[in-house]
Amino acid sequence: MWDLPRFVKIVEVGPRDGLQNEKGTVPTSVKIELIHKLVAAGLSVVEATSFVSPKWVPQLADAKDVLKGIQQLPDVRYPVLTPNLRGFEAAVAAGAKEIAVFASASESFSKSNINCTIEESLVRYHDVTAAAKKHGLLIRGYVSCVIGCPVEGAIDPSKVAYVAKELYKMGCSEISLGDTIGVGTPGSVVAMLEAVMSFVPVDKIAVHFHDTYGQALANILVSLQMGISIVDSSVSGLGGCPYAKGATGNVATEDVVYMLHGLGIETNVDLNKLMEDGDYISKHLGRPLGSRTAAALRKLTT
Ligand SMILES: CC(C)(COP(=O)([O-])OP(=O)([O-])OC[C@H]1O[C@@H](n2cnc3c(N)ncnc32)[C@H](O)[C@@H]1OP(=O)([O-])[O-])[C@@H](O)C(=O)NCCC(=O)NCCSC(=O)C[C@@](C)(O)CC(=O)[O-]
Repeated sequence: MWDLPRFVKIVEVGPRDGLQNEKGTVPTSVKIELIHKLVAAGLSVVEATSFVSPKWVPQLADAKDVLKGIQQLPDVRYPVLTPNLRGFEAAVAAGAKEIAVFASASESFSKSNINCTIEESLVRYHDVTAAAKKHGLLIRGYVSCVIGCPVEGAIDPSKVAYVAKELYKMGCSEISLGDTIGVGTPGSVVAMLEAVMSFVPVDKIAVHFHDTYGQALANILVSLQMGISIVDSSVSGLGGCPYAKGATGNVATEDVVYMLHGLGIETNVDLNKLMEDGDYISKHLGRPLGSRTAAALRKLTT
């Protein structure tokens, strides 16, 4: 049929991207249990939390306790977001072995999300990534607003390619391209990926789709067709960015796994266990399942 990868690495971002936007307090113990359960379902990369300012993201103010509280397995990665050296140092002190820096392809979003211009953020990340390399830590890089920005509208692919290239040059081993507000369609995603792939090897690129317009799975499929084999997603479709009004959660991990397994692509993820994780966090948050796959399969079994 198509030339698709045989294995896709899923980067589970629910405990960070998913929970950062929650209004009510999610107990630290629930976050820790969720991370353990996601790993038990077979996920080998689980983004654990963010060492950001608690004034900006109060929900993740317990970052240190979450990271110290989880039992880190040797073959599992637990990246944490670090916006500056202060966050980096706190993350290292709490036991981080992988950090993530996050820049934007949109000036307006950069300002509203991390309170600086794109260039200022790159200077800042230069210091953070240099410190990370000194400590022998893995580094993930994010580019946000790769298709559109809530303020500026459509974003030119060349801007995304520029930021991705800079992060790659700094030593990021994976560059995650975030459609923060979920406006992408397969055509705009292909154009953006083509631009980035001129500077970053395809096996270092991850895609990160929010499902605001119901386009995420179609966007993932065209990304796979272009050779991408790393996909970010969030259990039960948790999430939304506090600085991107109206954006919904990430594509649900259960839906991604269902599609990949249907295509004969391996993930090492146990869909049944993953659905139990979705039940667990959805019950805690008091909301219905955010995965279409989990909702459909649950109906068949009840
Ligand atoms: C970058 C800053 C800190 C700049 O924030 P600022 O206000 O410009 O910086 P500041 O240096 O003036 O610090 C403000 C206060 O925060 C403290 N502070 C400063 N740094 C830290 C730190 N690391 N940890 C803890 N505290 C910190 C600092 O000490 C000070 O406290 P005060 O003196 O007022 O009491 C802020 O804008 C921030 O934390 N932003 C993070 C926003 C965020 O996490 N957004 C969501 C993640 S990005 C995302 O979701 C997109 C992504 C990745 O998922 C991909 C996609 O979907 O596209």
